[in-house]
Amino acid sequence: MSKSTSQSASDGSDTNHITGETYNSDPRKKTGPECESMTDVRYEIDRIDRLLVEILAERTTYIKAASRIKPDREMVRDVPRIEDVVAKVLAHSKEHNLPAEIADPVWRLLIERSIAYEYSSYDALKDSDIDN
Ligand SMILES: C=C(O[C@@H]1C=C(C(=O)O)C=C[C@H]1O)C(=O)O
Repeated sequence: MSKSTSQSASDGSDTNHITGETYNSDPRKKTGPECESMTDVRYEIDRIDRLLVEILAERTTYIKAASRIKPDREMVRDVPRIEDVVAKVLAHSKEHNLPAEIADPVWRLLIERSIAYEYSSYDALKDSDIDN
């Protein structure tokens, strides 16, 4: 069990006290079982999607950092690390009742798109290093 790094502020935002990153969230009106209409459901899904965008944007800043830090282009795709990430995500998903049939393909696609972004970012950085 890991210690939470989030604190809820009175404005409804969650601030990570280590990174200072703030995710803005509208208040949750209803849990899944409390929803009675598709308006209820879609309000919550749209709210969650905005949070996911903010979290994925932060994740992607670390992909960019990896492209700056890795010394060789061959290191961009790291297969053992990919399997480590997926195994950790699946274990966490189980604890939170996120079905593996969602988590496994979503993370594998996320990682593949992250690797493609890391290659472009790596190439752009190395190109900008070349003295012409
Ligand atoms: C960020 C990294 O680069 C790649 C991206 C990964 C990811 O999106 O989680 C995992 C493995 C790497 O191939 C890394 O090596 O950790």
